[in-house]
Amino acid sequence: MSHARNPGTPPDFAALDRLAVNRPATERRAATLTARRSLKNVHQAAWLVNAIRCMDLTTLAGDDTPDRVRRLCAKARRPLADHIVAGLGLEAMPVCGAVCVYPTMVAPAVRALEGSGIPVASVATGFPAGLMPLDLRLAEIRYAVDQGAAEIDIVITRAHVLAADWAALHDEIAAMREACGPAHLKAILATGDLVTLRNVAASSRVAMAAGADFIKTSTGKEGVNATLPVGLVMTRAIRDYAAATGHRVGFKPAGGMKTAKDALNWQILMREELGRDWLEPGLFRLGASSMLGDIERQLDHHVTGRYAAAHRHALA
Ligand SMILES: O=C[C@H](O)COP(=O)(O)O
Repeated sequence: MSHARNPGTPPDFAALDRLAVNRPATERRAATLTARRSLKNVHQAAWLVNAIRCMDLTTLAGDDTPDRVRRLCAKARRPLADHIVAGLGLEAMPVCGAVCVYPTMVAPAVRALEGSGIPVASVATGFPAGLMPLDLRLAEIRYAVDQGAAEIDIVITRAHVLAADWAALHDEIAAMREACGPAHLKAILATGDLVTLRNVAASSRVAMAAGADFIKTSTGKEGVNATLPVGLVMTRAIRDYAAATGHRVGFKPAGGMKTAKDALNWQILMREELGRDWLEPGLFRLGASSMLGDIERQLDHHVTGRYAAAHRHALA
């Protein structure tokens, strides 16, 4: 995954208010992108394995327990049945990109992933609403890092976006970036709360300028979470930022992605908008709690020619 960095000077906030996003054109592009391109057979299987490598396997539920987290971590270490690994001719078991949990579940996840090389990501800053005093949100970041989280998924204050208070948004994320220390920061924009694609475009730019290592669409708790049009806007902001600064920021769609088809569509978007280099865990993550089950089911079918019952591949 990319390194923490000094993001440089804040963006020209006034220019953000001049941003324009053509929603109909963006929606048309998103629709044709996945319709025109398809990944078949062996290529499809390879991209589904890649989706596993780039997955933040997630549990963010009020009834989470250490046992559930331990089972999820075991799945992140061995996401595919042995016969599927053998049938695909893989040299080794692919492992997930990270396991994403609440702060009090970081410690059991760290213990369960010991020796696997899989990092623990923790949500923080009052996830999912973020409506807590900043000092408490920063303290939560430090707590999660102290517990062993290597990645922090923060939520932004939507009110700053809705008020176009870009300086406040920038300074808040910059403070969170500092509180993360060596951990990497993914900035959740909660795009389903931001009303316009222009706000998504502006928030993306501010978050990257403030030092975010990744920008992430959603908490998974908004009414509307990861959508391809929003993904287009965010990946284009990432592309512009890389062109302007030479720095590559990662992208994480999250929330509502349930199927192997979703995993393929998001990778098609990444390949088309940012290129193959971005389809690596250091620059791309799929935030999902149940998508892995369908991916495994599709790979099982690819290898055996039969569909196993959906529950057989359901997560813990
Ligand atoms: O950050 C990850 C999301 O909360 C996962 O959302 P999901 O449960 O809809 O897959």
